[in-house]
This record gives sequence, structure tokens and C-alpha cells, in this order.
Amino acid sequence: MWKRATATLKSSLSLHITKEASKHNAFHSHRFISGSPLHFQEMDGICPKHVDSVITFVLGGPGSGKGTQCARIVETFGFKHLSAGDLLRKEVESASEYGTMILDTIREGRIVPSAVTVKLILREMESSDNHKFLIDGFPRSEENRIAFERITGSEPDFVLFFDCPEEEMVKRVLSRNQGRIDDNIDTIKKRLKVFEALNLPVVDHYERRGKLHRINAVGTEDEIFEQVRPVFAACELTAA
Ligand SMILES: Nc1ncnc2c1ncn2[C@@H]1O[C@H](COP(=O)(O)OP(=O)(O)O)[C@@H](O)[C@H]1O
Ligand SMILES: Nc1ccn([C@@H]2O[C@H](COP(=O)(O)OP(=O)(O)O)[C@@H](O)[C@H]2O)c(=O)n1
Repeated sequence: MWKRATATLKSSLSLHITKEASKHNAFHSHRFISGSPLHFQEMDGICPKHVDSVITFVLGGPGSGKGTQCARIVETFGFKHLSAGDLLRKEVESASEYGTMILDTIREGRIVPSAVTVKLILREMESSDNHKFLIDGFPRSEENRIAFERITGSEPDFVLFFDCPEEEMVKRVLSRNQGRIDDNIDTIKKRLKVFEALNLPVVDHYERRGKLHRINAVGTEDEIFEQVRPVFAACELTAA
């Protein structure tokens, strides 16, 4: 169902800072201010945009087809697509003080501290007029998940998981051809290990919560979308 998440996107992002994040910057009690590049400012009273939102997380290993299917969902169901990886890459290209840290982390196939990623996602949500969000490639760890849920005070309405064998993911990533710094065999091996260790526990969490829709990611793009479509169509019907 289109259970409205009533995600009060609190701009007062006073999340508990992980050790990892605090190594890179002191985010304590900082407030998120819209605008690029990412910057934080200590002040009160930033008017939060309260969003009565539908939030869908899109999970899956590298190259499992998340981005490809998100484009189809946007086209068919009018969601706003937020790719965590794209937002991080955009941040690297901007004059962000976190650029070097993000780039090094991506190159190593590790996970960027949640404090950074969550704030990039919330900035996009707050500046969007859409209230239906597809958050792609997030949460990639329990730390990501817990940070998001704590900050927004809400859980996703449902979660898609593109289940794809490793050899297929490797094949797709190596032929992706988008000039990404992490689309090489060494980084892919690391990303697959990180995926198994950190992302699969998130998948299990949402499965236990009854929110997971497992999609067999092997097949043509059309075949896969025919598994995705009913998930969103059913939700739309319930909302009507
Ligand atoms: N069903 C599919 N079969 C074969 N190749 C696919 C399929 N879906 C996507 N691809 C290709 O695989 C690569 C990775 O897809 P992408 O959507 O970027 O995955 P992700 O966002 O999960 O990393 C892209 O080059 C894309 O064109
Ligand atoms: N939630 C996230 C998402 C991506 N990332 C980083 O960004 C990289 C690329 O993510 P992506 O979602 O674009 O990758 P694909 O699954 O599309 O191949 C990851 O390997 C991580 O280094 C992150 O740190 N945290």
C-alpha cells in the first residue's frame, strides 16, 4: 500500500556520529542546509520541509540492474529517483571538502560514512516537489539504515532487492562502460565482499520486517520489469 510514511524530514539532523564519520569531520549537532556543495552550519530553526512521503529503498549488488529498473519505475510510476552512488559522485565533482574522502572510499569499494550520504539524500528529498522517492543503492549497511531511520523517524514503505548471481554482476559491471573509477575487477571483488558483509544484513532486516520484494535480476530488462511492475501497481491501487 502507499502507506504514507509521514516522513518528517527533520532538518535537525542531530544523528549520533559514528567514529568513522567523525574522523572526517565534526558533524555533531550540525544542521543541514540546502545547497551545493554540501555544507553544514550550526544554527537553529532551519525550516524543515515536512514531506508526507512514500519511500522505497532499492537494494542489490553492484551491477544487479538497480539503476536500469529505477529508470523504468520513474517512467511508469512517476517516482523521484535518488541514486546514492550518483549523489556521492556528484559531490566529488563539486567543490566539496569531502570530495577526496568520498573518491578514496569509492575507489576502495568501501562505504562512505552515513552522515555524508544521508544528508545528500535528504537534501534532494527536501528540494523535490515529488513525494514518492526511489532511493537506490541505500542503505548499504546497517549503519546507513539506522542513521536514515533515526534522522527521518520513518522506515521505507517497501524495499526492492535485485537478486543477481555474482558472475552476472561482474560481467555487467565490466561492460558498463560509464568510465567509473570502481568498475574494474579489483574494486568489484572488494565491493562484492562489502555487499555480502554489510548489505545482505540490511536485506535480511527488511525481509524479517515483511517489507522486502525479492526480484530475480537475471533476464532481459523487460522480463525483470514485469516482476517489478506489480509491486508498484498494487501499491497504487491501494492508495487510490
Ligand atoms: N537485465 C539486464 N541484463 C543484462 N544487462 C543489464 C540488465 N540490466 C542492466 N544491465 C546492464 O548492466 C549494467 C549495470 O546495470 P545498472 O542498472 O547500472 O546496475 P546497478 O545500478 O545495480 O549497478 C549496465 O551496463 C546495464 O545496461
Ligand atoms: N549508500 C551508499 C551507496 C554508495 N556508496 C559508494 O558508492 C559506490 C558506488 O555505488 P553505486 O550505488 O553507484 O554502485 P552500483 O551498485 O550502481 O554499482 C559504492 O561502492 C560505495 O563506495 C556508499 O558508500 N554508500
